Amino acid sequence: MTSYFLHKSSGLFNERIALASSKSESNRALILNALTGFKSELKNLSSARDTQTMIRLLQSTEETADVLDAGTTMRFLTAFFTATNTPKIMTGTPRMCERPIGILIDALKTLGAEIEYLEKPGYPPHKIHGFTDQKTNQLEIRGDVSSQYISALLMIAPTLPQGLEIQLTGEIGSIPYITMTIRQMEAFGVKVEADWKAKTLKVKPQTYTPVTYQIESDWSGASYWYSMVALASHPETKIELLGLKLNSLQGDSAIADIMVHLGVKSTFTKDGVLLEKIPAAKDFRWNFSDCPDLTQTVAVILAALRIEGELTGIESLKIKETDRVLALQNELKKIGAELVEVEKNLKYKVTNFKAYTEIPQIATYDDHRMAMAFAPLCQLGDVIIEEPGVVAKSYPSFWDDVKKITEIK
Ligand SMILES: O=C(O)C1=C[C@@H](OP(=O)(O)O)[C@@H](O)[C@H](O)C1
Ligand SMILES: C=C(OP(=O)(O)O)C(=O)O
Repeated sequence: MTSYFLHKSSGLFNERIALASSKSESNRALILNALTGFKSELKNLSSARDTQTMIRLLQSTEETADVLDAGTTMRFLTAFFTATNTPKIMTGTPRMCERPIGILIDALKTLGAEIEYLEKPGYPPHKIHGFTDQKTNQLEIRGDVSSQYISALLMIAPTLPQGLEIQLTGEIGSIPYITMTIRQMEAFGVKVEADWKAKTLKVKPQTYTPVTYQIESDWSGASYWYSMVALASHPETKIELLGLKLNSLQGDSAIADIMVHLGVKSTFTKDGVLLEKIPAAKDFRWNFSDCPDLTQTVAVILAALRIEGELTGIESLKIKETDRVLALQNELKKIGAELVEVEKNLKYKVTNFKAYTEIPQIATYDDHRMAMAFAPLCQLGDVIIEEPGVVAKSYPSFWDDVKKITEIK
């Protein structure tokens, strides 16, 4: 096993960080570009492995597409290869084959596609045989499992001969990711009629227009720098994060609002956003349904600053790169904190703070966000992060950036 030893940071830094660009925006732009016949110009595509995998698989003529551990790549490509009637075997890491895809595949089959599960029904690997005749343009989709199924269907919708009308049912999680999809589709010249009250999404048959499209820096990756500033000991500490916009497509820009309560002020500059320390609140509650990927960052900040916090809207965390609820429960204990389930699946608390003496050695569960969320503990003391290479999924240069503010061995 490899691990990194992060030495305690001095707590005083004034850095400019060029973040990785958003893998969510990149992976949508890549699908939309493919649907323009690869005629668009995409600027600032992410170096994230999830995006590099998408690029590779869109170019590949091989029979099998292995998405590794990239959720969007799996879901978006499954819809894309179906809509373009491209026979493919879709597979991924063992964990990817435990992440459900049945809702998307049922929807594609209802539209008329022929898709076969190769192992366990409802999960990858699966084989897309083809799609010739659209049987219907009406779909009913649950909104409470993953928004990625909905984004995947929306992006192919204008290319379907009859278009598509989606009726969403139940609670809808990760809504900003659906609106990100809609706004990017609009940038490629296509209209979506969204009625959030009626929970309907309607797309008529339309043609995508090739465009020049600029991808923004990654707000999810920005969250770890908010955490570094929040936990830093010196009041003059500052970080400027480059390439972020106030008017972002990314729901994870909510980190700027969240951190007003947890000790960081954001000021937009001509190049990005400047983070500075301010006093933190004594308690905290937040619903993460719109920004599930921020949960780990915030849970670690609460534990590190000993702020009692109530977290809701985190149901989807159990089916991500790992069961993130369980992973947090295990690892927060190493810094004398607990993540307690107070209402089954609905409400959690970061609480029961105790002193700890050992240098925390954090397991990362093949989950980039476990490594990056716990790294800011270097502001409190030494910390060991196991399997640090996991960050490559979304932010390959993360450790190079961390080296600007602390020593890593
Ligand atoms: O569409 C996207 O780009 C994403 C949607 C979210 O997933 P869910 O919709 O499954 O919550 C998020 O967690 C993931 O990192 C990226
Ligand atoms: C959940 C994530 O990604 P995906 O679902 O695309 O694998 C993530 O990046 O935190």
